Amino acid sequence: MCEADPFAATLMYVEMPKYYTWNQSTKKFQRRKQGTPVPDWPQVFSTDALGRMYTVHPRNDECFYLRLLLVNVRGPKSFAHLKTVNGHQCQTYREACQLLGLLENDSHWDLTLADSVVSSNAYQIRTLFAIIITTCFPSQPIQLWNKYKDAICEDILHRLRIQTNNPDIQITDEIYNEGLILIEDQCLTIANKLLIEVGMIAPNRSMHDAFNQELNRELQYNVDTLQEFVRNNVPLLNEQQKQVYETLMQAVDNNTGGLFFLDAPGGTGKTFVISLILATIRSRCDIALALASSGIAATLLDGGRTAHSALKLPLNLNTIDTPTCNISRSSAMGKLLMQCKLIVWDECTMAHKKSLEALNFTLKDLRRNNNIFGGLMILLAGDFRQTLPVVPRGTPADELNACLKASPLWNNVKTLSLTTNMRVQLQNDQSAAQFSKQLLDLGNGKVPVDATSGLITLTNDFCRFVDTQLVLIENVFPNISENYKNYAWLSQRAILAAKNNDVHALNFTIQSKIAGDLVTYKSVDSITNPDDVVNYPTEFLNSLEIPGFPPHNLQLKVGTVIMILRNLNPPRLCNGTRLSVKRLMPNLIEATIINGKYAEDET
Ligand SMILES: Nc1ncnc2c1ncn2[C@@H]1O[C@H](COP(=O)(O)OP(=O)(O)OP(=O)(O)O)[C@@H](O)[C@H]1O
Repeated sequence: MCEADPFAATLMYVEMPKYYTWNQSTKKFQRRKQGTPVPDWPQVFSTDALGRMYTVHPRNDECFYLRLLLVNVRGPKSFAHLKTVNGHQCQTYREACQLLGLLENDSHWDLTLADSVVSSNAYQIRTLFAIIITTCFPSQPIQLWNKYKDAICEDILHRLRIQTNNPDIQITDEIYNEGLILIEDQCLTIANKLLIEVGMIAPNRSMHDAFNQELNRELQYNVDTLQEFVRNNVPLLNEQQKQVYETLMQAVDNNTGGLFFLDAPGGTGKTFVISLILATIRSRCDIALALASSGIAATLLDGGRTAHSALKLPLNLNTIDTPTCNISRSSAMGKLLMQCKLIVWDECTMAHKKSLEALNFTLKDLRRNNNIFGGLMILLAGDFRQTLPVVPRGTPADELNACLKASPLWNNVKTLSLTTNMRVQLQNDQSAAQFSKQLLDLGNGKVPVDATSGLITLTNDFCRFVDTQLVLIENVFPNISENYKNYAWLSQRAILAAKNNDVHALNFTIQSKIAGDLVTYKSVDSITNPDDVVNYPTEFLNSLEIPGFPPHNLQLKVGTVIMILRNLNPPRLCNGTRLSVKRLMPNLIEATIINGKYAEDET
């Protein structure tokens, strides 16, 4: 069929019934004579008929892989054609699936590392290796290490050659060991796991050293740089900020502990003041822990980490009555919390009240002190007008109940406020001032709600309304075909949409304005229980658009803006980090970070 009919050659097997009917007597497909005309294809009509293929159990292996090829390869002309990948005719359908990257196995990770060896430096390869072994679960990580350890340790060898002024030094077991230690440190940061826990060989280091990483990390700041930062920025504080800074620093100096809340709507300099407080404490060689409820908020603070991973909070906070943090007195985090002078928790308004209660219990226990938070000073920051904690399948009442204000701890809070919008003041922009006020009114519930519909009406001057997506794109991304190379320009604009369909349409249109070829990346979706495979065929899994997952068919160009969807390597690569694609390889995407503290870093 695909040989004879050029339109059929553009289709996949399952799409055939949409455009063709099966003629029983001639035993051939023939084009539909009615339906919606297909643009650019005269005499071709489409209907909404659905194609269904028999499911096959993977134990029936070649049949299973043939079916997998039929739902992925367009216009196959013969069985031999289905088995041919990049000009190479495979012996089996399984091999063809393998070469097309449709099966999940270690070869993905092998090829990914092989791509990175060609294009990346040793630090980047090491980070990639740490991410692969902690988040992708390859079955033979040691084999991968043995294959790529020379590339992973290349910078260590280079450093030794320079230090000793001896270009003839060859790679040794000590160098590999140092490489393993560096990878282990990254695994501890990413997933709090030792190498031995992810199926790798353990480096030769004392456990004390491995576990003290967390403590060392909080003490490694450059005191001179921090002192200079404080000297330069304290004079910039406005009156309100100065008062907040002084009150908080006095509380730190008095060492009396307490719970403070910095109530600051967006743009009032909350991050600015917090960074200054953190720097002041750290410049005295004391410990100040910077936490945030989301990875992306953590990237804005120096040394910022997500509260969940740093405090080892349980995942099911909702269902536990009195949760505690999984931190013992002898652990590095335990020691850190005992020595710490201040914990800052940004975007705390998104946190579940029980996470703060868990911290309270844990600190009392660790510090052997029955005062609130074990006598440690806690600074919460955020804005209750923004997103509250998300309670899966919960009602608005559940959300309010999960909110920090519903916790008995809130009775002890001392509130400090910032109200001057510094973005507006610094730019002296009247329209920005008006917009900021309108946003505050909205957040404070001052915009009237229509009693019948329960909706609010935005005033015509709330912002500029446009009629179509195209006009919106033109306004937000003018001349994108040229401007996409300017990272600072890109970092300041984004279009948000509530539905995936709109997001896909917007991405498609914006991407089509950038010159260059599209490269397709397909996900490998499989069922963990093989007995369920017939109930959940691969193409069904591929069709699912699950929140927080990339689409099955990801199409990218060099210059496209992408966003990381999980905390891969915090604080550099978090859920929400935006990057611009720099290079597209078959198994690896090289990109440059465009926002946050690590902007312009390549990854
Ligand atoms: N006193 C100041 N002097 C100079 N610049 C300031 C001052 N306070 C804040 N800024 C600048 O104003 C901008 C907004 O401040 P910042 O990001 O700290 O606000 P924020 O309250 O954290 O906002 P958001 O919640 O939206 O992140 C930043 O660019 C910051 O550097």
